[in-house]
Amino acid sequence: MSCKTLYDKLWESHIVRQEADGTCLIYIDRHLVHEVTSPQAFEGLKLAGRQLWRKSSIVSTADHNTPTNEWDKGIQDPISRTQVETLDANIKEFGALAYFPFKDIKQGIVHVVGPENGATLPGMTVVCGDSHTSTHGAFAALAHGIGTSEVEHVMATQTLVAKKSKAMLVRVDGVLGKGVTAKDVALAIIGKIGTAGGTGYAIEFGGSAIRGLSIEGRMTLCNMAIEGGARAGMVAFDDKTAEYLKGRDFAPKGELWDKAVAYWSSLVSDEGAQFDAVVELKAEDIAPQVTWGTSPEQVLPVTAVVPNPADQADPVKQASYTRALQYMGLEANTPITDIPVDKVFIGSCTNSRIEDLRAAAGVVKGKKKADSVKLVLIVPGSGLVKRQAEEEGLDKIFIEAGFEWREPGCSMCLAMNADRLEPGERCASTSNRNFEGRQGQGGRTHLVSPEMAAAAAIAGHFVDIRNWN
Ligand SMILES: CC(C)[C@H](C(=O)O)[C@@H](O)C(=O)O
Ligand code: SF4
Repeated sequence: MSCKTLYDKLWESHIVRQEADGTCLIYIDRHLVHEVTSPQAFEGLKLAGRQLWRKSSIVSTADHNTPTNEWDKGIQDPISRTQVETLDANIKEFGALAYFPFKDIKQGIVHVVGPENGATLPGMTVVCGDSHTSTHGAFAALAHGIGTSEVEHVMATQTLVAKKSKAMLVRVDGVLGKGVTAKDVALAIIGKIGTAGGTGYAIEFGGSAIRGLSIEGRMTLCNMAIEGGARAGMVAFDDKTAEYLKGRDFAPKGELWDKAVAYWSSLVSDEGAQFDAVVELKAEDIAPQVTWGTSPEQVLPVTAVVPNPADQADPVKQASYTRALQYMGLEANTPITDIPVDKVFIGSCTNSRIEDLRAAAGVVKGKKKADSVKLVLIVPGSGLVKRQAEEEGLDKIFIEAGFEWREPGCSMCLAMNADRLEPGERCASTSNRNFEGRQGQGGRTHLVSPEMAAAAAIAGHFVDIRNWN
């Protein structure tokens, strides 16, 4: 019997048809739908007079365009309001397994909502018209983003036309140091392989440090697989996966649960399975990370200084470093810990789960926001995360520190709602993208972990969280 990778197993169990050139028709188990990439797809169905092939595959919520405060005022921006209302109308017309509309207690970022309701399960193929669908790979699922025309294709046929990617193993062995999180692992990996390093691959994250991560941490890691250029990220099934899922709304129950766990236990790469590429990192070598530029690969340990473009031998890299420093308003050789921040954002599908909020609150407890920091937004990933945090009193810790405790949504991760940076403002952000203008035109984003963001809010500049007390 040949040895298979987890990716082989997930892929092969979903092939409906395979062409001679390797192109496959893949069966899709779970289709997550948000307001941004679904309107044209629903429109296409309407024009063709089609129904959803399997409406019980659809789990939907509004996230990108929903405001995070003053919910009683509804959605002020007319374009955002139309998008959200269009999703309401489409779900009403076509149906879904579950829909969590604006203001529902279960509303939130689709990549937080799916797992927390047990709608993402091991062995599934999971798609969404959203690049960060890779998040769901944390459950030993094959999960990735698709384009709007593919959204319509999946709605109409429950299948996707796709070619298998190559398989990459990113192995992180050892024990992460104090203050070093899954976010730092993700950034360190991207720093090593680059934003194109994973192009053409599906990445499996393995090794003892990955096994040691919580499910939330694994989601953070898989979430950023796409920023490393990969099609998907995934982590093998283990006891933690089962423990996280047990009892969740859409997870199997009773006898079905036992059967499911028996099958899920096979969702690991066989010993001796061959990968097309292997990348290795040592957990002990990873320090808290901070991006200094306008791409997630432009990242350094917090102990470093801002790089000097003149030190780059490659002229293309030199030019991109120069441009990044100019946009970011940074001088070469500035210690990262000397960089002041204007705003702090703790949220997004990368870092807005309960564990992230607990970690941030642990740093903040009893302390106050620096006067120089204009705004600190704490945005839970879903209504359920918000409620849980409030039950634990985390909201009070943040409010007492002078932070703003908001309603769930994508918020300042991208400038599609009212939360955004003004030109020139610098932000410590727990999100996943630091492109020019990502958080608002002219805004400057530094990607960090929740702990590092919280500490920057208190200190007014980046600090090495390992020295925090
Ligand atoms: C709006 C959506 C299509 C987009 C994505 O695909 O990722 C967004 O979620 C993002 O993070 O940039
Ligand atoms: S939180 Fe950010 S990265 Fe995640 S889906 Fe929303 S906009 Fe995209």
